[in-house]
Amino acid sequence: AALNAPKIHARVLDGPEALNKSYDYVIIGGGTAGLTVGDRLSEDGKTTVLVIENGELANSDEINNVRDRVSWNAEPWWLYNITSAPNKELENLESTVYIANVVGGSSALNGMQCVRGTTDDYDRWGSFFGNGSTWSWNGILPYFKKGLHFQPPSEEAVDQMPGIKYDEFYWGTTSRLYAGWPSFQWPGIKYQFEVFTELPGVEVPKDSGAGQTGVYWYPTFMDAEGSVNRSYARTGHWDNLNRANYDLITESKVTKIELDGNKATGVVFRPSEVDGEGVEFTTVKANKEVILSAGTIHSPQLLQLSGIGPRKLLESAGIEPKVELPGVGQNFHDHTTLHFEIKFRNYSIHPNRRDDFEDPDFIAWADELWDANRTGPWSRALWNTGAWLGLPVVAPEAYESIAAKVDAQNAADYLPTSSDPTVIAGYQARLASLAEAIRSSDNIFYSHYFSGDEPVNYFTYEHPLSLGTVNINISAPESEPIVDYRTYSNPVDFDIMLELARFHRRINVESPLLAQFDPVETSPGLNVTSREDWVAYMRHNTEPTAMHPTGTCAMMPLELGGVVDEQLRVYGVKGLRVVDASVMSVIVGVNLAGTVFAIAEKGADLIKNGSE
Ligand SMILES: Cc1cc2nc3c(=O)[nH]c(=O)nc-3n(C[C@H](O)[C@H](O)[C@H](O)COP(=O)(O)OP(=O)(O)OC[C@H]3O[C@@H](n4cnc5c(N)ncnc54)[C@H](O)[C@@H]3O)c2cc1C
Repeated sequence: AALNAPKIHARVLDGPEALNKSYDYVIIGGGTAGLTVGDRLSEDGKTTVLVIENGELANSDEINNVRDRVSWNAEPWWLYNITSAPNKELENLESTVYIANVVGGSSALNGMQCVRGTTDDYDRWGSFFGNGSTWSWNGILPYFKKGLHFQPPSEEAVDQMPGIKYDEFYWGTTSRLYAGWPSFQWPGIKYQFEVFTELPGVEVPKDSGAGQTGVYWYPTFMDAEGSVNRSYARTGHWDNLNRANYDLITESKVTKIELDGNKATGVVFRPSEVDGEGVEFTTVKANKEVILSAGTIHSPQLLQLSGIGPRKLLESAGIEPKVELPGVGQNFHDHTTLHFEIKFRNYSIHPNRRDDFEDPDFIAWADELWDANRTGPWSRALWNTGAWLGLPVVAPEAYESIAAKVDAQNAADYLPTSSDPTVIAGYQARLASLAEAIRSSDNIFYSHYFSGDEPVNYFTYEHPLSLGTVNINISAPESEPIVDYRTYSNPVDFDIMLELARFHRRINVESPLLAQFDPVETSPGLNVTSREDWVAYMRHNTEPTAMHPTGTCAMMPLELGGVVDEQLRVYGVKGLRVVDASVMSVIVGVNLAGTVFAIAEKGADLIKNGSE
């Protein structure tokens, strides 16, 4: 209960009547990026900022605690209720779209894994603009440092586990958002570590944040030296800020961005949970800019609702097109995962994950450590070690022919038929870049977290080629948008997934180092070997999302279907930027939150330094 004690913070408004007449900046969405930008823009104590958030301000240990934690299923209303469109290549699978509806956004519910993409991931974003772009590894590294306060592992933690390497050069110490290390690790992780580091071409980078592929430990979004709780957008960028110029209104849904000609002047919102007649709409003015940080699913929806998007789509929904911008809601992608179940029939290393639930002595010991000084097993979130590998390592025989196939592709063949020529051109440019990525060991295609005993029951494909869409529902534009993953719509994704799956089996089932544990593959099972059988398996066992949606307001040149420029300004509109996960033109090969915080830090600087 002590954890829930009220905190000092910026003003939370009781309702629209408490609003100022206008604000310098109005931010749509109090999530991962929105609160980060809000904090930075208001830190001078003068600039007025309003954040409008659809979700509630939740004071809950379900969010704060780190123990074994992902909080997404704690309270159903912390997630939006969205199911994807039927996925054609996945036997019409409709899947849950996991995104958060709470102050702090997805950083409040996520798995707290604090990872960073490779140098190529960030250089790629700038490459679409030509030389000199500041969207590069060197251009974003300062914002990773600014955005994360590193808390190094204790000496005991390092001694416990061979292979922990870190280099403080890659981190900062000023942010109130923490990247910490738990004081406990499962001992069995060292076998998984070894199996992967034995592979030719696999290295342990000098730091998890050094922008390299390999096998490594990485921090957790937690304040390991303080509360030993989750550290997220709310704790890092809102709690304990006593600023009269930083307002937050919760349980309020933005329905539209107001335009005067081509200038964004403010936003319209209403209470979240109310539908139908009698709803009170409120308009709030932005003196300087409106910042859209509603996330990958809702940022494009809000642009489209405001008349900014693909003309035909808007017209068919009865929305007057104000700024024709064909890329809005296109270029949607996520990491995909393949279910893969391996059991160890002879595993006697303790403690392990199961003891968490089954061994009363272990639980009593863990409780004792936690109660005494918040150390031990309960200080550990879900996963903090993994393999992050490129295709030349995973598929040395096959990667070149796969890359050549991508080189030969005609982008239009794999997009919805209605796609605008600029969107098609953008996809062609992405495919060329990804073909290079396939050939390079510096790009992550396969990732797998280490559990400390039996392998986690899936692996992740980190750079899928297929693109989907997030478009308004033309028969009910203000209801949730149509989220269409279009998984495997580019058939080369089957080729790549096949290589990843074969590799996963080779390492986790057939590796001599693991023979002592007597592994057995229960799904798909060793009878699945031919391409045909694998593809059939994939069609039934692929998850189109790793909860990392991105790309729908891509930062790309306009002629490549871009939505925002390098200043994150929406093309054709003055006073409107997008700052959130949706601006990634190509997803990074790791979980997104660390990168979203860095984008938000850089975005805040761009806004401060370059208002129109
Ligand atoms: C369950 C889960 C687990 C994950 N695990 C990890 C992990 O371990 N490590 C990692 O790095 N990444 C992880 N991620 C991904 C990462 O957390 C997200 O990519 C990132 O937080 C997205 O940030 P964002 O600012 O783009 O959006 P969000 O943080 O989702 O913020 C968007 C905000 O806008 C609000 N909003 C939307 N529409 C409106 C509207 N109309 N009016 C007002 N407000 C609105 C939303 O309620 C939300 O609060 C996970 C994600 C999820 C969902």
